[in-house]
Amino acid sequence: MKKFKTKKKFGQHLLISEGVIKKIVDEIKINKEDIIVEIGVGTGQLTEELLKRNPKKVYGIEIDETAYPIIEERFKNFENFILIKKNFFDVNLYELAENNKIKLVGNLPYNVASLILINTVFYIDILKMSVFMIQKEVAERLLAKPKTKNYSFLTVFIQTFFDIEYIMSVPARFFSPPPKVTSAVVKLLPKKDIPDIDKKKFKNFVSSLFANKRKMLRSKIDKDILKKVGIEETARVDQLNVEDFLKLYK
Ligand SMILES: C[S@@+](CC[C@H](N)C(=O)[O-])C[C@H]1O[C@@H](n2cnc3c(N)ncnc32)[C@H](O)[C@@H]1O
Repeated sequence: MKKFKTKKKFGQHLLISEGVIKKIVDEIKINKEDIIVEIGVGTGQLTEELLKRNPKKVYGIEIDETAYPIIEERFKNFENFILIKKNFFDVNLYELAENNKIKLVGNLPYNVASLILINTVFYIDILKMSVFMIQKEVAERLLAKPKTKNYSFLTVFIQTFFDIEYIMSVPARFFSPPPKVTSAVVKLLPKKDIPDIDKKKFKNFVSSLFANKRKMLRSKIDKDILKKVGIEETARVDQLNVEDFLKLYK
C-alpha cells in the first residue's frame, strides 16, 4: 500500500485493531441486500471488512484527496464499492438510498462527530441503523440521564429519535496515531414511534432551553404552559426527561 500521512485537521486516527474492526462490522449484521454508507474511509481498514461481508453496495465518503489513490487501488476489484470524494456534509444520503434504507457506519472524525450525529436525525426515515466510533465522552452524553452533568442538548435531541446502545469502550492504543482520549462504539436504532415533528424547529427549541442551564424554566417558558404539562415552574432544564421536551414543544 502507498504511504499515507495522517492529518490532524481531518481527525485522522486509523483503526489498527482487527478485533475492533470485526466487532464494529458484526454489529451492522450485514446481508446481501444492504446498502452501507461509510463516513470517512481513510485508508480503508473498516471498508475492507464491510466488503468481505458482501453487502449490495458500500458507499465510502472521504474528504481527504490524498487518500483517494490508496482507496481506489485497494478496492479496484470490488464492483459494489463506490468512493464519494466529498465532504460528508455536502452529500445527500437520500440520493444513495435507492428507495431503500441504509446502514450508516464510521470511525468518525472526532472534531465533527457531534455534528454528524445531529445530521443523522434528518435522515432517520431512510436509516436502518448507525454504528459509530466516537469519543467516549460524547457516547456518555448520548446516553446520559436527567440531572447528571452529561445531560445536554445532544442527549435530548438524539434520544428523542433513536434508541442508543453502548457497544464497547476502545482504548487509544487501537488507533494510529493514538487519540488523546478513549473512544467508544455506539449503535443508534431509529425508535419504533418516531415523533412526527419539525426536526429543525425541535432542535432549535431544545438548544434554546439548554442555553443558560441554571435558569429556572419559568424564565424561558410561559408559566401556564409549564402548569398544563405538569412541570414545576422552578424546575431547571436538566430535570426534564426526553418526553417532557416533546410535550412542551407540542
Ligand atoms: C478517524 S478517521 C477513520 C478512518 C478509517 N475509517 C479507519 O477507521 O481507519 C476519520 C476519517 O474521516 C475523514 N473525514 C474527516 N472529515 C470528513 C468529512 N467532513 N467528510 C468526509 N470524511 C471526513 C478523515 O479524512 C478520515 O479519513
